Amino acid sequence: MAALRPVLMIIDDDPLITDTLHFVLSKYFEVCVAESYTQLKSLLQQLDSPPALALVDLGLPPTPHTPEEGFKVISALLTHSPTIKIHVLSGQSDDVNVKHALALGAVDFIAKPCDVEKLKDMLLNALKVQDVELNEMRVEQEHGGLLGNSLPIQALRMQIRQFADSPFPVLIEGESGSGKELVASSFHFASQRLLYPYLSVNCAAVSPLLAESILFGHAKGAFTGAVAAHAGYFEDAGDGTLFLDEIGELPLELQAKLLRVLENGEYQRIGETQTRKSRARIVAATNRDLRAEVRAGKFRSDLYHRLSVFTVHVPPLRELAEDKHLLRDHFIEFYTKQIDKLPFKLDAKAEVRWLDYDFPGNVRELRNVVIRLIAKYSGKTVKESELTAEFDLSEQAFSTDAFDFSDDASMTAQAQKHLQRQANVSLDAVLKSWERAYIDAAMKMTHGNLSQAAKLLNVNRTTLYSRMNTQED
Ligand SMILES: Nc1ncnc2c1ncn2[C@@H]1O[C@H](COP(=O)(O)OP(=O)(O)OP(=O)(O)O)[C@@H](O)[C@H]1O
Repeated sequence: MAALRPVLMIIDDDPLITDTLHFVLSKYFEVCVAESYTQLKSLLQQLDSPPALALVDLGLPPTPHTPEEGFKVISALLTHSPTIKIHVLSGQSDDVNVKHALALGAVDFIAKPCDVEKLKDMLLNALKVQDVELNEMRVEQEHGGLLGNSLPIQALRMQIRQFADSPFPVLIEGESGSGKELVASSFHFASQRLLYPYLSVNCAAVSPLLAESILFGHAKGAFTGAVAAHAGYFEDAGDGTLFLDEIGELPLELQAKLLRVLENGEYQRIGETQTRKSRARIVAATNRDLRAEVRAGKFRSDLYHRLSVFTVHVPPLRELAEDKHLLRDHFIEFYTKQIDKLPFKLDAKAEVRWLDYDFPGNVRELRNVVIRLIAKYSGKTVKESELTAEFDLSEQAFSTDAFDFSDDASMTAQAQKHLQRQANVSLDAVLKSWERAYIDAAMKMTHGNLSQAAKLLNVNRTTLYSRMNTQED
């Protein structure tokens, strides 16, 4: 993918300027010229590697006397190549334009007419700065990204390195808070695509009505409210990475469209007949058991097979015992600096407790516990009871993983553990929370169908209904 010389885009409609700059600067850069925003858009699609630098004139056709087209060019360049260094080269050098161009993300403004030698030096300098920044990004990703020395995390890092440059999709599985999003971005930053955009969509958070337009875009007038044409995430991701979080939540109709993109790269904006091609790498994540979703008819099996060419599993924190200390120290250092507080320490018993706790909410929970402890015990030593007060013990005592139903003796042992760990246990509250968990699970599994849920729980419909009402009291 890498070109021999860095690519410099010049976007200017004055041939005298573009010819002169091309002549002088092509010794140092691979120079590509566009006269307008439209030409730039098609040129960007043909490039083999993302442009490193750009010189942008603000007054461009069809409205050369206002800066609007130039502003559009700046935004388009940054969407395509987030690390690009843009210099504005324009006769429209009044203060308002300069400020707006810089606010959009340009690094500097050079008024016309300019000294070409000086311009060349500025560009070479910007290139050096960009190099330093890219190196920093790589180092940060390597050391600050996915933390952990445990064997499962080392294996995960190795898988990321192995699969990073493959064009095939990746499916990331793991519990909530275990670091799936971090793994997804690690795939991007470990790959050749790191100069291109990394975009992330949470399929659970987008309204099913808007999801198609958000992912694939729409034409002007495609539906009520579509006042302008709009590019979707697939288009904006270009040659970068598109992370589809909570993929199990994608509506079935859209699953068919996603399958088509994964099979041949093709998709259409809503309201358009023209077929577009996606070049983005797809990384998807789920905390559901997608195979079970396939069996339940809620996830297409052909899509599952396409997505799971490479599947990586992010381990839950309870399996990474030794990393619990390392992660705690990392978050203490990070957040004490952020909020200008002193770190806390754990006394010996609290240290043991820290290691013993399962962190059902995984690294996210650990991070939140650290934030709370810094707020409460900055510069102090935390005792075991103070630490335990921050833990979610009801979750731990009753998480299905922790609870062994196989015989009475292990249930008694679990109950004993619960009673030892938590003061003021109420039998009524325990039974009620179990009942609620079973009712919620049955309603979820039957998509809210009361009769089917009652069957699953072996009670009659009216009993289930009245128990649900008592739960709400
Ligand atoms: N190994 C790790 N090293 C450093 N930070 C981590 C690690 N794992 C997770 N984190 C941090 O924990 C938090 C939660 O991680 P993330 O959002 O990636 O989890 P997730 O699995 O995507 O969760 P969800 O399924 O709820 O979306 C983030 O702040 C993330 O940076």
